[in-house]
Amino acid sequence: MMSERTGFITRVQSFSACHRLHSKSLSDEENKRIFGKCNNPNGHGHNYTVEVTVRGKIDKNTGMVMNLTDLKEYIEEAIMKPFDHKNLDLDVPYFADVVSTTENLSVFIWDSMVKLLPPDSLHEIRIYETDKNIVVYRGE
Ligand SMILES: Nc1nc2c(c(=O)[nH]1)N=C([C@H](O)[C@H](O)COP(=O)(O)OP(=O)(O)OP(=O)(O)O)CN2
Ligand SMILES: [Zn+2]
Repeated sequence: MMSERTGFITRVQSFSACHRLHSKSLSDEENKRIFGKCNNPNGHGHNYTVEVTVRGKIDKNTGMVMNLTDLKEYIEEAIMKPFDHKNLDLDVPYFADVVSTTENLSVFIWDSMVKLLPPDSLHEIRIYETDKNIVVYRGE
């Protein structure tokens, strides 16, 4: 009997949000020096694209690692509802004291998704903040 193979599935979801790179633990001068134009009090926006990748056995009966429709619902819950068309720094309590970098966003999304997915199945969160700025987080 052939053992079940292991596969990786990814669901891609885009959302729009604005933010400002600012750290309460730094002075105004340090914030300006470190974050530059991204520290502008007016804030700025991104059309983020998030790729959520799940790893698991390909079920011999369903042929699925998991139903992508379920993954879509989890992403709606963990990403779209809290972030889409929001100000990350003002509308998301987590970012009241955490700088809304894409690295920190990837950690937050990981921690939210891991609660919704089967144990040990979340493989990677990949976020495109711009076409050129990409962050990957794998739970380390
Ligand atoms: N390590 C990180 N560095 C930066 C982040 C981040 O999340 N992690 N974010 C930003 C800003 O949010 C900014 O909006 C993106 O910076 P930038 O590269 O300047 O983007 P632009 O599209 O304006 O410029 P390009 O030259 O076209 O990339 C900054 N740093
Ligand atoms: Zn930005």
